[in-house]
Amino acid sequence: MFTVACLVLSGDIMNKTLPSAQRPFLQTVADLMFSNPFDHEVSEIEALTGLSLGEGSTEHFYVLLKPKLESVMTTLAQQGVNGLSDLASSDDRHLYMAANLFLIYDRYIDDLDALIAQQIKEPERRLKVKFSKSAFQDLAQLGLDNTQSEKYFALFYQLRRAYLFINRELTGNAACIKRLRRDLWNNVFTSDALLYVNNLWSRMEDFSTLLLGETGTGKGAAAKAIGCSGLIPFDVESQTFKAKFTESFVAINLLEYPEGLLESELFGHTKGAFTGAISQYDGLFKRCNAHGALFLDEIGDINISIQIKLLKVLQERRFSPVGAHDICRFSGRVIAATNRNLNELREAGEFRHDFYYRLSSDVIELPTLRERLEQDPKELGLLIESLMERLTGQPSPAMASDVLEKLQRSIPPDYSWPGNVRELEQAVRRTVLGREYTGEYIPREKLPVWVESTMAGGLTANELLSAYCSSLYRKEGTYEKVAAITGLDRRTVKKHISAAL
Ligand SMILES: Nc1ncnc2c1ncn2[C@@H]1O[C@H](COP(=O)(O)OP(=O)(O)OP(=O)(O)O)[C@@H](O)[C@H]1O
Repeated sequence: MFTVACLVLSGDIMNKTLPSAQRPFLQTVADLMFSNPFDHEVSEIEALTGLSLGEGSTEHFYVLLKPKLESVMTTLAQQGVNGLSDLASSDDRHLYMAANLFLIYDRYIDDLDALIAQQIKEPERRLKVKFSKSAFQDLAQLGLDNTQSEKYFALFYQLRRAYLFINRELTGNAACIKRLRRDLWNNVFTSDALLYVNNLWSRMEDFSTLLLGETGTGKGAAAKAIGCSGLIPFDVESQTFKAKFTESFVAINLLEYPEGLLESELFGHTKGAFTGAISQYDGLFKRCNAHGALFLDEIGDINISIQIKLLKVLQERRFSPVGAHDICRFSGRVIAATNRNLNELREAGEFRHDFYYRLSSDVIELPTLRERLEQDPKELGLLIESLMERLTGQPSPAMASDVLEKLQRSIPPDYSWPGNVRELEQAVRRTVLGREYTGEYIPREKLPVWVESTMAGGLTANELLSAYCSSLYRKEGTYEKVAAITGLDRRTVKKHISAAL
């Protein structure tokens, strides 16, 4: 339950009760206010509330509830209920508070969106939140003290960021992608938002997350959505949030660093710690702020000694820069991702069990594009629309349907999209440039094209390797097998295959 029970102000007269006719609706609002917005279909809300939004509506359910809620609040005010202190029972105060928080949040949604957009435009600027004064007045009028107002104002900002980032970064309508958005929301707020609000919101650091899935399925996008959605406290005096969410997400592709450099990239080093360490260097753990998340991509590719060091940070929250005796604390969250099979790596002794368990407070699997298209064939068109919007900076439905039509003509109907959404992005770009995209799958009759180019001397060595590795990858299905056949190491194989997408 809310902390409203402690809001009883001495000397106040608390003699009112909520009319029983309004209670069921207010209970529904309270339940929805703290539920996962990606968990509800509009039809379900309509059934719960008896309200109607109209067929096919994609509006957020807030829109549906708002007019009725406003009218209920006006009726209550006419009956003398104007704040929490007017109500006698803690149950009534809980319902009244949830309803009002709902309306106050809704009142500032446009301001919050503008603030978020401005921060994205000016990632390094600490922005003054001009509407905070009026929001704090609303919260005080409801009956919240300063500490509680600060808490709920920070929560509003967090709710809105999470909603926008999860919605924007991971578009799609297939059941598996809806489930993904729901899982990501729960990852930020837990499945019990009241528990989160009352107990957990400043203790999420121990909830590390493992994102699994094929290349290009959106693991990086999902990690960014989580990282940008952490709780950031508000400073009333300066009217600013205490950190910028644009600096709350720090990512590293562990494959990009040779072993020797990786440790210092992660933990930093002191001047003179090793030959070439000409000055002190702050590693990523130090640069990631306490309200954010560090994203460790390709976690399945690091050696045991780095696994042990990372395990120590996860367990003890402490680390030392290379060459230093000082102990630094890390207070952010850790998100890790891989497209490798960690169970196989664990069985082979290449990935430590204790590290795996410490990393996986939450494990989220990203669906492949194949799975998405199987579940909902309209998904391709929807994704192309969203990718076109990203490309052009505005909704471009006509261009998107043109691209869809061309792609449907050029790729086989059962094409498996081995590079997932990243490959689709490239396919869209290529089609926009007026070139045909036939997919990574090369039909038999087209096979000689690159073979011919090779014979004619039309390919560079890198292009040849990319084409060869890609064709092996299609046949063998894993980077490891391609590496074994070509004698290249896995990183090089992956680099060549990615270059071909
Ligand atoms: N559901 C989605 N909706 C919109 N864009 C998406 C979606 N999934 C992935 N993308 C886009 O596809 C591209 C590749 O995604 P991302 O880099 O997150 O994949 P990944 O799984 O981390 O790949 P890798 O394992 O190769 O690092 C990004 O530009 C991302 O924004």
